[in-house]
Amino acid sequence: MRKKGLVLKFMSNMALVEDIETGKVFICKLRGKFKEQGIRPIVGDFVEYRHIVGNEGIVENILNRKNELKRPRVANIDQVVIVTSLKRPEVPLKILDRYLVLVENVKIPAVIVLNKCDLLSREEIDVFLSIYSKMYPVFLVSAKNRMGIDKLVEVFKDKVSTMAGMSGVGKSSILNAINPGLSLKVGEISKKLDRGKHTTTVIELLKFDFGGWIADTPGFASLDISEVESEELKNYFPEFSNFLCLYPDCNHIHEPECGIKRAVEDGLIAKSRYESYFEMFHELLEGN
Ligand SMILES: Nc1nc2c(ncn2[C@@H]2O[C@H](COP(=O)(O)OP(=O)(O)OP(=O)(O)O)[C@@H](O)[C@H]2O)c(=O)[nH]1
Ligand SMILES: [Zn+2]
Repeated sequence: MRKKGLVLKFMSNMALVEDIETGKVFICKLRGKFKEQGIRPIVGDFVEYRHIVGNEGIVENILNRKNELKRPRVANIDQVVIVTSLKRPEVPLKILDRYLVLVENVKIPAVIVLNKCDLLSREEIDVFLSIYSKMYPVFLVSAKNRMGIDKLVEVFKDKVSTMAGMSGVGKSSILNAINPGLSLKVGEISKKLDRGKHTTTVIELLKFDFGGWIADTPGFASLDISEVESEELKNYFPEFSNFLCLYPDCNHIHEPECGIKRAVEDGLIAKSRYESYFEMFHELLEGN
């Protein structure tokens, strides 16, 4: 009987597949046809598999992917959780805006987590919220004080997520706060699969105790936007869609009667967001 499973890990023609209904994990070989066709499942793939014996099975079919992230290579992501901080380290808003553009470019929903709120004043938090909370879900968190952690559990529950964010913003601390010992839950089966192999570059979906999965490697580490089309960039700033320009194809740079530039002057679009757009637009033009 064919059953549906989720690929947690893939190595040398073996897939670690979690049964969708029972949560049991199986080591699965691949049908020969995959090799012939040059197809391989990737982490996050939903597959049909057949149980053979014990914890062994065989992958029969790979189901269509709804999306696919390149680095790390993961399929069927429900959301990218971008973690940032305004102190220790002070991550510039334009870095957050780059992450947001990269996530918009792959058409996956973005969630923003502002961590280290214990280091911020109410005013600093309010300024941040005034810029981002209309466009994206923003969660105020302190992994240190466990502030906002219960709400984050709801965000991650039953979804396939990846995290993104600069080094030191507290990604590991957050995962540890929402699910202590998460990274140690790799399990015996996975270890068997790894035996004698170099495992450092292999990514894996980790399962939360409360349900849901997270890629063990953060995405968008390079912050490289060169794959974004310069003409598309403006569509990746959701707040721009509220304003009209004289020219429908306006790039909001030098054109007359630009609704976006007017909105920035009127304080309806955050200056920092427009500056991020302006900078990225020119970066993309120069790259072409
Ligand atoms: N004040 C404060 N410090 C925090 C908080 N969360 C994490 N930290 C500290 O920030 C430092 C970095 O946290 P990590 O969880 O390692 O950050 P990371 O994003 O996983 O970093 P990389 O592994 O380099 O990508 C650690 O010293 C944490 O103790 C917080 O909410 N408040
Ligand atoms: Zn315009």
